[in-house]
Amino acid sequence: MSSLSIIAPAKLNLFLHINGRRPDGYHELETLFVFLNYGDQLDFTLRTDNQILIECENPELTTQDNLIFKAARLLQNHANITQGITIKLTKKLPMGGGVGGGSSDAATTLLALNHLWHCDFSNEKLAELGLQLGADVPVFVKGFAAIAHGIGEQLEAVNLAPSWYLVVHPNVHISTQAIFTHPDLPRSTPKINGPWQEAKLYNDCESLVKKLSPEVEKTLQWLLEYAPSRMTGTGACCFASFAEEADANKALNALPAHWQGFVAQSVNISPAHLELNAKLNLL
Ligand SMILES: C[C@@](CO)(OP(=O)(O)O)[C@H](O)COP(=O)(O)OP(=O)(O)OC[C@H]1O[C@@H](n2ccc(N)nc2=O)[C@H](O)[C@@H]1O
Ligand SMILES: Nc1ncnc2c1ncn2[C@@H]1O[C@H](COP(=O)(O)OP(=O)(O)O)[C@@H](O)[C@H]1O
Repeated sequence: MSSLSIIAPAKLNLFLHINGRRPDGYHELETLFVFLNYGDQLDFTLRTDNQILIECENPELTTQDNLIFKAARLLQNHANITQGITIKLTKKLPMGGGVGGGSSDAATTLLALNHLWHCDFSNEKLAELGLQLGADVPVFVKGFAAIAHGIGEQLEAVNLAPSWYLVVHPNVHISTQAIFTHPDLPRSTPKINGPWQEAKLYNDCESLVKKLSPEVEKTLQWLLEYAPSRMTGTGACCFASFAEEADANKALNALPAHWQGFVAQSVNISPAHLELNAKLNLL
């Protein structure tokens, strides 16, 4: 196999509780991750030299700062690989929007290159490597919907009924770091005691982000007219959940022109894993 095309799906944090702060500044979380069947597209083609090249319409994403580059370099060094790779990125996910695009791109890169370069590392090992790139990378590498503990890397699988989501990106950028270092962020939500389905669920970042960004507040107010809604991660994207695809699309069609949105279904298994397995079984 010399080439492979794999999706890098979005995630939503259906709830996000912050339980504390570690001495290194990272936060102890409890969060429910679910994948969406919508994401970036990554096309991998093996090279005979050892270069790692990224092609993308957005020149900002072709540099060595891209998590895709960092993931490829990390694996190449870790497994002493002499081959290189050209990766074409078709960016569909809003950047810095709380849907995990960068982390998902990095995870899909680790999963695809593990096969193309014949590294044969377990997903456990890839997740361990991925954690060096970001707290959100392991869940995409493991590829199952989960409640995460710790800083987001300890995963407890869950099985959720599928739902349709309208995800809206208000045209504002919220920096994850700015939220996690803000003095007004609530950091002492108690750990859930008992079944999570019976707990009061929310996103601890939401009220702070709404205060800092009135556009996020307006987005949530608008979505709440249609369905139960919440912010994902540290924002700025917000989502509304629907039982029927048609209702989600109806709301999407009414979306004010200054916001962007997409409709997607939630899935318990990452579409990246489903695609990879389907392609490998074909060979
Ligand atoms: C908040 C979450 C929830 O899923 O998502 P996003 O809103 O970014 O998508 C994640 O935990 C983000 O994961 P990720 O974006 O990979 O985080 P990193 O690159 O490791 O860290 C970005 C910044 O957030 C802080 N951070 C991250 C995770 C965490 N548990 N505690 C933190 O304090 C880090 O200190 C860093 O300043
Ligand atoms: N492949 C990538 N896709 C998107 N952003 C990336 C990527 N690689 C690095 N980044 C950087 O990471 C930041 C956060 O990206 P992203 O994962 O989209 O946000 P979030 O975790 O909030 O969903 C971006 O603002 C960008 O500077």
